[in-house]
Amino acid sequence: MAYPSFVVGIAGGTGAGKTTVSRLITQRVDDSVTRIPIDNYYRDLSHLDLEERAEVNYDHPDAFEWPLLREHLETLLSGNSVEMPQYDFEIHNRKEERKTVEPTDVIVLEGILALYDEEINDMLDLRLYVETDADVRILRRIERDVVDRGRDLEGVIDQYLSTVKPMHEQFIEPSKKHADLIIPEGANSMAINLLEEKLRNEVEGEGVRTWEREELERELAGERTADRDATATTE
Ligand SMILES: Nc1ncnc2c1ncn2[C@@H]1O[C@H](COP(=O)(O)OP(=O)(O)O)[C@@H](O)[C@H]1O
Ligand SMILES: O=c1ccn([C@@H]2O[C@H](COP(=O)(O)O)[C@@H](O)[C@H]2O)c(=O)[nH]1
Repeated sequence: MAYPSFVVGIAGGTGAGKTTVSRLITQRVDDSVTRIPIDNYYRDLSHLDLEERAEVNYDHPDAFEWPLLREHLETLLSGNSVEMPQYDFEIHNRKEERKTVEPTDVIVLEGILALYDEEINDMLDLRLYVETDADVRILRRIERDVVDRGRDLEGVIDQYLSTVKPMHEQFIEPSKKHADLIIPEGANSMAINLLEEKLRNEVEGEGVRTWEREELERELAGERTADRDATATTE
């Protein structure tokens, strides 16, 4: 059983390159990294028919099941596996099946609102925001949604103007203030190489989470001060 020692959050607008960045770093560091797409935690909308589901605002925080995501992250951090839901973008709903996810040294949490929820933010050791111009993002999204997600051009444009763009401005872009680092353009090779190095260090390191390390350092600093005080009084 592994206890994850490092959790990375990767947020950014649709089409920014979050999935590409997280896939690349996950593949490079191999079995020691687990990728959790927040899209898998879109609420189960089986009570609605397909037409109704197509009208839902998927860029508002209320579209996600935050308690389940928090619970799963906490479970993984405590060294236990979870049954992660799977999402089907073509039918705007969760799939029937779930996937068993085992805890690994590093966890990468990725999605438009990865830096939105305060409790989730507290569980992250490194917060990244992938920033790409809106015109590039919409062009990428049109291509992806038509090719991979079964949409037509008119539908992608309507959705972008009615919900995707306004929600980006209201919730996603403002979450950038929580980021430790901004990655321009998505898969830029320098950023990927640096992240790979960082994650390798975490995997090969002592496996102590950042906050625990800070606590340890504070304790050690306190002990050193106490030692100095004791030496001074005996002199
Ligand atoms: N730096 C980049 N240059 C060119 N294309 C990129 C870059 N980063 C990502 N892409 C492409 O942009 C599209 C959207 O990327 P994706 O990672 O799915 O975005 P997101 O997960 O943020 O929605 C994909 O087709 C991907 O291959
Ligand atoms: O059923 C759904 C669920 C989500 N979406 C859109 O997906 C993007 C988030 O995915 P990215 O990979 O980050 O682009 C979000 O903007 C939603 O609008 C959807 O269309 N249908």
